[in-house]
Amino acid sequence: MKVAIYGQYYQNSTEPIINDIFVFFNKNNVEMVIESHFLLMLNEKKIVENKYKTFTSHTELDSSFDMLISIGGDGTILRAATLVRDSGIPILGINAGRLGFLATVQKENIAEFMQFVIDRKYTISKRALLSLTCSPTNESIEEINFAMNEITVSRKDTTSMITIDTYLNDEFLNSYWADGLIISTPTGSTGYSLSCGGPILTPDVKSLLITPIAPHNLTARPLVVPDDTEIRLKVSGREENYLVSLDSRVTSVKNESILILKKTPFQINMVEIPEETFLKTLRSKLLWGQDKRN
Ligand SMILES: NC(=O)c1ccc[n+]([C@@H]2O[C@H](COP(=O)([O-])OP(=O)(O)OC[C@H]3O[C@@H](n4cnc5c(N)ncnc54)[C@H](O)[C@@H]3O)[C@@H](O)[C@H]2O)c1
Ligand SMILES: Nc1ncnc2c1ncn2[C@@H]1O[C@H](COP(=O)(O)OP(=O)(O)OP(=O)(O)O)[C@@H](O)[C@H]1O
Repeated sequence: MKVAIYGQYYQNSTEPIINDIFVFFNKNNVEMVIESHFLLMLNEKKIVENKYKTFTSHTELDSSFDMLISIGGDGTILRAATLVRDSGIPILGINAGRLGFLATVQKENIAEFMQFVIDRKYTISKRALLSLTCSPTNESIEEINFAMNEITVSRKDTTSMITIDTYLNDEFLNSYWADGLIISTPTGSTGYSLSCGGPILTPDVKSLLITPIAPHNLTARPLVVPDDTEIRLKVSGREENYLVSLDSRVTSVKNESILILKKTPFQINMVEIPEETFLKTLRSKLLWGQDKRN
């Protein structure tokens, strides 16, 4: 078995996690290839020897890899997705961060979960992604043109609201007057969209979510649409530019540009370990069932 290992940060709390993973994988003859910046951090702290192979970009992650292990929080998983791209390599998240909603393995029971990995006792949860076409073209979007959580348009350099003309499959939907608009995948439904009053979708639901950010209109509500819908946006406002984000990546776009959002032809494969299902994560991470009255 061959796995890629990726992380963005090193803190003292990382050491036991790394130790557990490396001891377990070495004992079980799993080949580890480590992202070069992450290995440098681990070398500097003398946590890991320099004997491992490294990778630096998505081009080096080929079909010989069985899995990518992301050590960090949700932000790290979103970056890990930009490394695996359309390769189909499944991602398993080990939560070294804070909420870690997408990172299903908790640091307390790494060895137990890694045993599921080498016994291949896991399932794959396929995550739909969104891509963006911008006219005129925006080069910073071209390089990594997909979002696993959401694509958001929002106001920039102003407190003034923006107007977002929105069309679904060429039919006019609404002109949102708001701080912004979130187009979310089912995976992203527990992220930014949730904070703006959007519903939670289970990851396998074939839908997209359109959630306005602070609309100045009491009747504007989050809308669920089929995931084969082509969504077209045109933004206008007092400033010349507005912000577009794809997950954690942000760029500036000129007013009146045309944005077309569509589901990508490929998906991201997330590893689901027995017992760590989406429904269990809802209860444990969003604290459902904590109300002791029932
Ligand atoms: N007000 C908000 O809730 C808000 C605002 C901006 C961005 N976000 C989210 O943050 C993401 C980018 O992450 P970052 O690390 O760069 O920002 P960050 O460091 O501000 O982290 C945002 C928080 O959102 C959580 N999160 C991210 N994706 C999630 C998901 N699919 N389900 C549940 N929680 C999730 C993370 O655990 C983290 O606690 C965006 O894709 C967006 O979903 C949320
Ligand atoms: N490899 C790591 N080792 C130790 N701590 C980490 C590691 N990766 C992330 N962290 C801690 O978690 C924080 C958040 O990490 P990250 O950016 O991956 O997630 P996030 O998007 O903020 O989501 P979450 O709330 O799930 O942590 C970091 O600022 C850091 O403190």
